[in-house]
Amino acid sequence: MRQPANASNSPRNNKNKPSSNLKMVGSVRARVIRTLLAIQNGQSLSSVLDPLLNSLHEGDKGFAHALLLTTLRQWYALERLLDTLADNNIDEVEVRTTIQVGLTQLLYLEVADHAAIHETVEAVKEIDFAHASGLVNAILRKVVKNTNKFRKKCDKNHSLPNWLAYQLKQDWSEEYPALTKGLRQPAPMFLRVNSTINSVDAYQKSLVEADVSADLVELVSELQLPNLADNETANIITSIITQSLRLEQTTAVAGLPSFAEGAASVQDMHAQLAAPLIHQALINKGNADALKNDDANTAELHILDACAAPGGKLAHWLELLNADKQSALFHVKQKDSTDDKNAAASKEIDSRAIQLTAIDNEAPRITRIHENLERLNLEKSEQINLNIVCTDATRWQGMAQSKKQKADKNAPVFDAILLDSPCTATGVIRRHPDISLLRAEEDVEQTASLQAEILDNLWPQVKVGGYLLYVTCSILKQENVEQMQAFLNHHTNATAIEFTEACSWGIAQEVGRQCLPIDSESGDGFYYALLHKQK
Ligand SMILES: C[S@@+](CC[C@H](N)C(=O)[O-])C[C@H]1O[C@@H](n2cnc3c(N)ncnc32)[C@H](O)[C@@H]1O
Repeated sequence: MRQPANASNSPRNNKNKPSSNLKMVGSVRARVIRTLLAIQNGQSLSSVLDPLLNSLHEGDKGFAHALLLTTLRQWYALERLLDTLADNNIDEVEVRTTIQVGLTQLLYLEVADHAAIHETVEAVKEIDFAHASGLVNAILRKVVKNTNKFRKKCDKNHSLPNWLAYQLKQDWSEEYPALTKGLRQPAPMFLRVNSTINSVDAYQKSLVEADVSADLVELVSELQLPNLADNETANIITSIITQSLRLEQTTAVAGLPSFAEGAASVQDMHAQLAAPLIHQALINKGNADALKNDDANTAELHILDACAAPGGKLAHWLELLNADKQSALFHVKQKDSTDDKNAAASKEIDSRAIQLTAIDNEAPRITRIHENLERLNLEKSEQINLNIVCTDATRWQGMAQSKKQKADKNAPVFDAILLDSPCTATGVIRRHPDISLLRAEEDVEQTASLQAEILDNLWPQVKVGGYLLYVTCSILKQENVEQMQAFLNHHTNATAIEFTEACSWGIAQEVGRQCLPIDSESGDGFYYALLHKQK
């Protein structure tokens, strides 16, 4: 006999895995059920969504999308409800999945009761489980007798696997109720305007002309960066304003003005913090180098985007670098021997090239970096030499470029590293609700070990005075603040840059800041920590 899916475990662990051959035939509901079975069998939503939608008529796509995504968002709450509705255990995953799809229509989508019941009963026959049609019919009829009561019952439950709910309660006891509620809601859609093509204002106007409503969202980051002078203990406070556009309604990118020409990208508002933070740190280092001018390496800046695919943050960083060619970051200053050591007496002589390397270990995702950069017209630039490499960040060593560095093979190479680390992605469950089904408890430990390995390999490659921005889209402390605390304990040449209280995003942690996807208008659950390398 098959085992029922157990709400305390990931379906990935079920001995009874549903059949995986994804047949896109039959009614919309039958196709959605098959897609959900494929996800329970280990396939990601992003790999099955397009095949589902592409198999449907235009008029059915919206309903199929809503039915699939809503069922996934309410998955565990629906499972728990189902267990209270049936007189006996329902063992067959196919039948459970069908009933969950029926419950979604009755409780969360505005589908007429008779249509929801009739079509769902037909669907269970289509997937060759006709023997369960009476059971599906009986359970759904029971629910329509008091839809409000069952919706409330379902809403009362969190919709997460028990291991994840437990961990979130440990990590975020105060925020826990709002967090579990927030994680089962859809996320808003945000745009990043390509600053090399147009201003945010200009693009917002073109959105209005295209009948797309969007609000400007401004995020303030304030950092205490080390002073440019030799006295590393003094700090300067730097504010950075990040601007993004939040669309009133999720819109297909084909409906956005000049999207194909690279005028904007879809990127969560908290994901848009990464590039400005590392860019600002790089400007700080660039300025410090220009003032000191005692290092042959200052003729070029070497920067790394580690774990870069599909290139969202890389593209943003390139946009900032391209828009900022006038900054001190791009200039080398020469000491005039007749002057004293006063840095202000340095005179600008040369433009500084940027060597930007981007690495990722998944070749198909690297292809997506190229596609994204091509659309945004960012693959080639006069002063930025971009090198994209498919490699493993736990082992890869950046190549020394200058003679001085080549002489010393162990010399660190990078002025700044953006490490958008692989993580459990628990902070983006609203956009990828399949994560709740696909992740298992043991993944957290494994992911944290991988993160530590990548950090240990990359940190020695940061130059003294350089920076590493550590980013995850996880909301688990083990991958974030605890990872950073362990890192700082083991690396005495690392200090964490302080984010001041003026930051308008996230929650201050002992190290770094954590965004939580609580507010329905807000961005995803990203974590940020900026590390500075000392002698
Ligand atoms: C959070 S995603 C990066 C998202 C990307 N920075 C962006 O903004 O579009 C993490 C990436 O890490 C990559 N990755 C995972 N393990 C890796 C490893 N050992 N070496 C290099 N890349 C790795 C994955 O392929 C994935 O593309």
